[in-house]
Amino acid sequence: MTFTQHLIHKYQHEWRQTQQHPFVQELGQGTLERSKFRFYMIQDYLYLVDYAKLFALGAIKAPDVKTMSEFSASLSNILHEEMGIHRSYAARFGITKEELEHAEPSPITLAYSHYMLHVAQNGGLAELTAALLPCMWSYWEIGRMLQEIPGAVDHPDYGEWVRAYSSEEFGQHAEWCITLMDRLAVGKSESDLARLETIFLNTTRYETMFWEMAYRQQMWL
Ligand SMILES: Cc1ncc(C[n+]2csc(CCO)c2C)c(N)n1
Repeated sequence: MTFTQHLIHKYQHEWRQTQQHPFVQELGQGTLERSKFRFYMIQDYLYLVDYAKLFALGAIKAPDVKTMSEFSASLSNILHEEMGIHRSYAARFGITKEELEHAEPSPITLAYSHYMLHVAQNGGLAELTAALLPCMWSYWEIGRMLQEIPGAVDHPDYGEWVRAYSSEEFGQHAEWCITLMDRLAVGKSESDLARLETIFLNTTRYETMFWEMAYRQQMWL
């Protein structure tokens, strides 16, 4: 069993929660309230700004030029492709540029993105990769799951989102991250692996908390 297979097996309960959350299910069914998706888009944009910095730190920590250029390409992809989805949704949902630029992150958004940045700044490349893996991997799982729901890819509001995260191109990104994690785990001590597991568990939990926060449109209690 590879290290990443071990991770989703060990934390299968938490892993499934990311995919079974009502926000995700209703997004796929096309029944999600627009105001919930609007809230999500704004918070996700703020999250992505910090998330992108993780890839810049990955380029710094990369052990070779090939890995460095992969992190650099991903950084560019997030800034231009992934945030492009947000900008297109912003236009469609009446979110102005000013609203996006001046929006306040919720405590969950702050906690999640700052936790990842903390891990990335204080650990090595394996820790950084463990922190970002649930984000990449769970979205790919969700994209592929929702793609199977009749009408989901053609939904006027949410179809673009489903198409983006179920695409072949995005799948390659997610697989790159999974393979990198497995490669970096080789030869690690038991205690190092245990630390990587904990980081993966924490950011997997944060993924579900992020859906929950958006579902409740919760800035605060
Ligand atoms: C809370 C939250 N978690 C994960 C993603 C997905 N995501 C963000 S950046 C990226 C990599 C793109 O190359 C992916 C898959 C998101 N948007 N928001």
